[in-house]
Amino acid sequence: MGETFGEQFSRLAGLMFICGTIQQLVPTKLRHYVEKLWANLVNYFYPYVHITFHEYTRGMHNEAYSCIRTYLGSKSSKKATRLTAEKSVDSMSLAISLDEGQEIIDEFNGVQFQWQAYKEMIEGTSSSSRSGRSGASIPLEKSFYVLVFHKTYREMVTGTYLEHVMEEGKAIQLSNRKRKLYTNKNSDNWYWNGGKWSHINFTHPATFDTLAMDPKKKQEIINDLTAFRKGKDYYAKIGKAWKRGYLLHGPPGTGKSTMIAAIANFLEYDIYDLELTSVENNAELKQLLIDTRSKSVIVIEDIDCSLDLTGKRNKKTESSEKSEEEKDSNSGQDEEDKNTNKSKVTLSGLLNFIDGIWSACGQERIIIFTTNHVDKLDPALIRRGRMDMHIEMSYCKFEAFKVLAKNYLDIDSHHLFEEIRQLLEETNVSPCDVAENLMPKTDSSDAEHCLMDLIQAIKAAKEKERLKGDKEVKAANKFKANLLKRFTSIKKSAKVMK
Ligand SMILES: Nc1ncnc2c1ncn2[C@@H]1O[C@H](COP(=O)(O)OP(=O)(O)OP(=O)(O)O)[C@@H](O)[C@H]1O
Ligand SMILES: [Mg+2]
Repeated sequence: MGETFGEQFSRLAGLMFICGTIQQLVPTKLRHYVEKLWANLVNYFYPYVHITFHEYTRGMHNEAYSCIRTYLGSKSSKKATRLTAEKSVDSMSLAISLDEGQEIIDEFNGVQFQWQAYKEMIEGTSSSSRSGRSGASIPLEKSFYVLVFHKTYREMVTGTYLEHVMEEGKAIQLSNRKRKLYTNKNSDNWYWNGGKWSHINFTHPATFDTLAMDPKKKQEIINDLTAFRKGKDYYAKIGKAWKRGYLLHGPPGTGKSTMIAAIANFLEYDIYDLELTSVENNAELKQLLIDTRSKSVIVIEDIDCSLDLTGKRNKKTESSEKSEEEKDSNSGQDEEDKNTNKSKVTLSGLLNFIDGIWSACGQERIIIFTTNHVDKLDPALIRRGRMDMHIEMSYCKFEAFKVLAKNYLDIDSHHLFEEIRQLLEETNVSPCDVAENLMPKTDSSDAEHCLMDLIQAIKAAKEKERLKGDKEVKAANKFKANLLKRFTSIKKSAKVMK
């Protein structure tokens, strides 16, 4: 193709123009005959195929058009000489695209494909009644791309090339878009207020680099997420929905919420923060799930506090031989919940949310639960396959401290590090408390000041732990003494009775 292709194309276009002019001068019958002959001639000698992609088809926006536009934009910014640029509210960067009348050659698997951008004005009719000119003729802009290729590559185009263009265009669009943090609305507001979820732009700065935790554990999580992201074909092969569950557990302030932000930033996904307490029943839960998009992280924070799900499944199993899923439709239970005016989402409703048949509608999703009390959760909820990876976020140890020191003070080493290492080995302090102490309190605070503050804070926490321990030992001793006293008195009275 290349120059030869361009020359051939313009020669044929010239010929077509001359023939078109001749055709207008001859009678209709003869013209039809000439047209037919011409079409056959062109088919015989012209070996190229044209495919047109319109911006709108049957009044609807054509998704293929916008994917092609983005794809060609990324190619043409390096090759074409005339481009257009625009910025939408949903996009983080300027969208560059091929300007009208421009063409570029794209190479795929060693084959060249020509793309041309066109715009034309057509006459449309206004349906607006605001101006009182309903039905008036207005000029409309019609944009389209034409793909030109040699007919020998027809199969390649329909088989792999167009798929490649669509996928790459979509991927660029996704990485350029502003990501969103969604929260579920109360169902009373679903239908008059545009959808079931409200959203704001998601701009949390947390990344795995700034997350303080054991480096080995962190790498494991990164590897798991990377495998998941690339796993489309693998999940399809094993017949599993393309989703993965993570359970984050640990004491307050150990970075569970921060980890969620880091995961979403790493995968470039949106976040759906599901507030279970404002979901009225299992049916609503299902509808919320269906209304989420692919490439998203669905989060239920503090799952143990969200609903009374703990142990419910076990209790029910004892009281009846019905399966959990059957009990879900138990109207008696529903009635009871209605009376107590509580959310009727049940454990089985939640299990269906995670791995029921509906959960597979819309792929590439991560589901994350967080809790401070993993031992309180029903084993069914967190078994592998539902929550595939259990991640314990623990108190701050030296490796995690080093990450925080780098983040907050921009230092890799300091003579006080050794003392801090020893103190952290002996005391339980959350990364949140460590981070708080590493923040400079005044303009003149330097690294030394902050580290000294931290040492004082850890020592105070250590003393508190010791006092608490002493108090507990004292209470235990008192309890033991009381028990012994009672036992001796019982023994005495038994002797008297004898
Ligand atoms: N592992 C960590 N790495 C980096 N920063 C952390 C970490 N843990 C806590 N922080 C800091 O402490 C703050 C609180 O952490 P975060 O909200 O993630 O804790 P959490 O485990 O979700 O707590 P809770 O159980 O109370 O919800 C964060 O804003 C962050 O600045
Ligand atoms: Mg949290």
